[in-house]
Amino acid sequence: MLSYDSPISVNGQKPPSAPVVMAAPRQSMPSAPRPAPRAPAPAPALSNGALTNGATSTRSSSSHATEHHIWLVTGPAGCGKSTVAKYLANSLHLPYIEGDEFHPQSNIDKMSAGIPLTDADRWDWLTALREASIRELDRGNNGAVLTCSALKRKYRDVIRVAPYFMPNLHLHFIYLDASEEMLLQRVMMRQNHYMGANMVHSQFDILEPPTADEVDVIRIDVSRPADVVMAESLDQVLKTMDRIQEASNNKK
Ligand SMILES: Nc1ncnc2c1ncn2[C@@H]1O[C@H](COP(=O)(O)OP(=O)(O)OP(=O)(O)O)[C@@H](O)[C@H]1O
Ligand SMILES: O=C(O)[C@H](O)[C@@H](O)[C@H](O)[C@H](O)CO
Repeated sequence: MLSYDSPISVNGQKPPSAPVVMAAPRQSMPSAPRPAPRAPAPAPALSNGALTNGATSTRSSSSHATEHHIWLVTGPAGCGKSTVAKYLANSLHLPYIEGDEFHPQSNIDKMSAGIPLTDADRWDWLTALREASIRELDRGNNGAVLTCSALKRKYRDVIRVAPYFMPNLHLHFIYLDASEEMLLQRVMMRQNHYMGANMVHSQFDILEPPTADEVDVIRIDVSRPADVVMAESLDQVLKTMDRIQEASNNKK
């Protein structure tokens, strides 16, 4: 039976003990008609492989980026999603989509009142984020960077449908790995945010950290200072892009 609880395969890897069936979203957000696939877009690195922030890529100056990437920065409240995602988007010259801005007011009201969201509260939000990232590609961008808690496997699977819409699109999760105690401290120090420290436990209560078969996940230990976390995230992203581009070039 098709359901949100049926994990989909990730890059050909079957989830353990589950039939590989696609979980079709019940309600999809309306979306604009999609144009034909675009011509290759330029790589984010400068011609000498250097990025404007000083990081370097192994990408050769003669290669062209034919592959597109959506980077979802994930993890529970306060783990550093916005911090990392903004840095990646700036470094890669990609649009930044702040997932929190896509919550309907009813979700914000619930979280502000200290009431955790349910699966039902999140489905439309997840499909809206998926559609928003596809729209950025339709506008001619080479990819997008999004923040999205994506706490459960089935939430990640909703976003995993995105590459089905476009050839040469690769979806990646950057999972920011932190302990509950650490996030409690960070959220307590934060001012003027609807997500109070009283909500951190509920996030860990339902958290399903990515498993080994989720091969589209880059895991980053965020117990280290923010600048180290950002640099490692960018390094992993660049390596992943290079690996995928090289594989694509070799196919031609
Ligand atoms: N590696 C880090 N070390 C210490 N503090 C950090 C680190 N990363 C982010 N922070 C701080 O932790 C707080 C939460 O960060 P941020 O807003 O990026 O997290 P978030 O996951 O986007 O949160 P939310 O999901 O609640 O919007 C901020 O005050 C930020 O400056
Ligand atoms: O799935 C959820 O419960 C929500 O997305 C939350 O994670 C918050 O929106 C976010 O973390 C802001 O603090």
